Amino acid sequence: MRVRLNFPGKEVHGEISVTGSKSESNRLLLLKALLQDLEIKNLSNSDDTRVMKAGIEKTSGMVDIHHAGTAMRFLTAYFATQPGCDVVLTGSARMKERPISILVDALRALGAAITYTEKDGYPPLHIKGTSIVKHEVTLDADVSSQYISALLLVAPNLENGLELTLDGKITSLPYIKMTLALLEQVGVKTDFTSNVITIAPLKKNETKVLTVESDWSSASYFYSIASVCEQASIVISSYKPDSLQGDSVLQEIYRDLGVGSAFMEDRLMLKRVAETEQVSMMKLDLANAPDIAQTIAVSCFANGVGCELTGLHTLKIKETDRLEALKTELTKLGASIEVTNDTLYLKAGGDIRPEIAIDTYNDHRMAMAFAPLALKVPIIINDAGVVSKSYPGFWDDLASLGFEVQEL
Ligand SMILES: O=C(O)C1=C[C@@H](OP(=O)(O)O)[C@@H](O)[C@H](O)C1
Ligand SMILES: C=C(OP(=O)(O)O)C(=O)O
Repeated sequence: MRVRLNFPGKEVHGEISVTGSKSESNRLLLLKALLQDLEIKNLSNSDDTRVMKAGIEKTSGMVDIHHAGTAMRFLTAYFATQPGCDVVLTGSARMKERPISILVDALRALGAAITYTEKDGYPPLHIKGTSIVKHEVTLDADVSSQYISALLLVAPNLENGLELTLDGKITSLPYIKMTLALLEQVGVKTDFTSNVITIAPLKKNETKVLTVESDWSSASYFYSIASVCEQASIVISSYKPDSLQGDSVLQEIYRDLGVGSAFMEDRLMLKRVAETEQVSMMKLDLANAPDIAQTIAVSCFANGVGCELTGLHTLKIKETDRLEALKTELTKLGASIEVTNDTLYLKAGGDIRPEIAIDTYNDHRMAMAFAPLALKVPIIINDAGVVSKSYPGFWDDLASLGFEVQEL
């Protein structure tokens, strides 16, 4: 699907109900499989959660999780620690390029039986589930927090729990904290002191009902829209001020681009008025919130604001090399942009070329991050269906805000 986006009006007003966080959903699905008595409300309707749900029900044969990083990492740990499971866990062509040896090495050190069926260090994996009795392991923490969350999530089910030592600078830390918070919510004892995380085994748990908060990474596109439009009021739900999601830092970040946030119970009002000042340069370290880097870079470009984004080293191993993809597509639109392995620098100002076709590289966030530019110029998004990885209803929601979304 290829779409042309245009915005005929001058103001954006509307109300959107955003699907559940895919990060919280995929963690809770794993905990439900391990601990049984768990009812999950507001589960994400994303492809990534769909494949996680289908995958976790399997005990043998091929399990294909397509593009879902969390499902790949979480299910690796799950199958490896379930005696009797014998599966080949695979994914999309891109998933076969996303490294997994840090997690596999840690699981093997604990006694797991995992082999690579194609290239060493990358999916697919042949996993034979075993009972794990060892409980101490060390792993590198600077490549992906998902390896750590995967181990933490299965830890209460291990004979002796887990003591995990994290080596190096911890990346995407809020996602580790989210994992620990959800473990605590289902009754697991956890401790995170200095660089050591300890998880106690859980033998018995009570029935719990947990409600997934809506996805903050998805909220970023509405923050971006509000920042680009000089008169905007967009209400998004269901959110809470004490979020487990690190991307809730959007509330602070977008204040500098003129967007105010106010809670009305579980609804969040994003407001922008023309008189609100915007900074001329955004300097941000996004090591704790990598998924909103694309949104912020495009917001800055659309607003003529410069930016210097650091802490982006994980972007190269996500759905695509997001730094190269941003550079290529923003350059097509007329931006002056430089990237390194972990930084992005965008020069302030400049015109935006109309009717440019944006390539999305199988990356949902490329499609959604560029969409707000339609408030400035008509824009074409190639392979627009990619949004279903995290936000299947995105184009319908955009249309409900007054965007013309025309299928070409
Ligand atoms: O644990 C999670 O739910 C996630 C962790 C982050 O990945 P990294 O830890 O690989 O940066 C994030 O980018 C991803 O979208 C979701
Ligand atoms: C990086 C992402 O997902 P994952 O790593 O889980 O595929 C994302 O949703 O931006």
